[in-house]
Amino acid sequence: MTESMLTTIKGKLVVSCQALEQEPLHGAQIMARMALAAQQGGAAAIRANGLADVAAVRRQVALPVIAIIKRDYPDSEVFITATVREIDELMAAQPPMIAMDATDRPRPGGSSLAQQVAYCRRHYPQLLLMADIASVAQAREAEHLGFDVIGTTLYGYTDASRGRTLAEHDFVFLREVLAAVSRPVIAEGNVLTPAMAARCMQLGCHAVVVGGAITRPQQITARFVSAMETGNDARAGNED
Ligand SMILES: CC(=O)N[C@H](C=O)[C@@H](O)[C@H](O)[C@H](O)COP(=O)(O)O
Repeated sequence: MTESMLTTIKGKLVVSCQALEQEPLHGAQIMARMALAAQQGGAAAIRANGLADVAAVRRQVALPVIAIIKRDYPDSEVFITATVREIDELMAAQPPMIAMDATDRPRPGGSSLAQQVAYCRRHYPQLLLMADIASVAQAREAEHLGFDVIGTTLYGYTDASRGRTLAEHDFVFLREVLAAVSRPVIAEGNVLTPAMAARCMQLGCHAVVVGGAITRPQQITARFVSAMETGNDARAGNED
């Protein structure tokens, strides 16, 4: 038996290699190269979006992958692995872990998160499930539904959390989630600096996922430009 992915990533950095269609680095081969760079830098796993990217990353690097499919539906705001259709699609690449929106927002076609988890357990019993949440209540519910790991991915991206960022008030939201659940917690979303990632680990996270600060050069460039114009790096809280 190979080591569980949860053990592999414990205490480690996961790099999210994502570029949507409208982004300059869009393309499975480019994301696979990004994953190779992350591997060379010491990342323990990759998070990737879409079957083409997940498959290309899996061919390129030996690292385990957290797979998602971002897809918009007309009747729902949920867009990260919103239905079992995306689960079935991703399983063609056999990722060890799939992440899905685990907020309490209505899902496409009136389906429920509980149904989606039950479907995964029935059809893919080896698959690890990551809950992308945006509130402490959602973290508790995800634990109750049997998710293997809980991520703060959607904090700041739902109506109720819009405008919040993970690092504010010394990661108060992250600390609340850590106190509320006993499953492993992954810090994800707006972890912008090595110092922030280190703080997440110090607070008791299982792992940290960093995306844009490593793999979206347009975001990195904008931060430099903004800091030079204003005299400070507002997003990073000037801590480094
Ligand atoms: C909200 C949403 O769509 N998050 C997505 C989830 O997969 C990605 O776009 C993020 O890059 C990822 O969560 C990592 O976060 P950051 O790029 O801030 O380090």
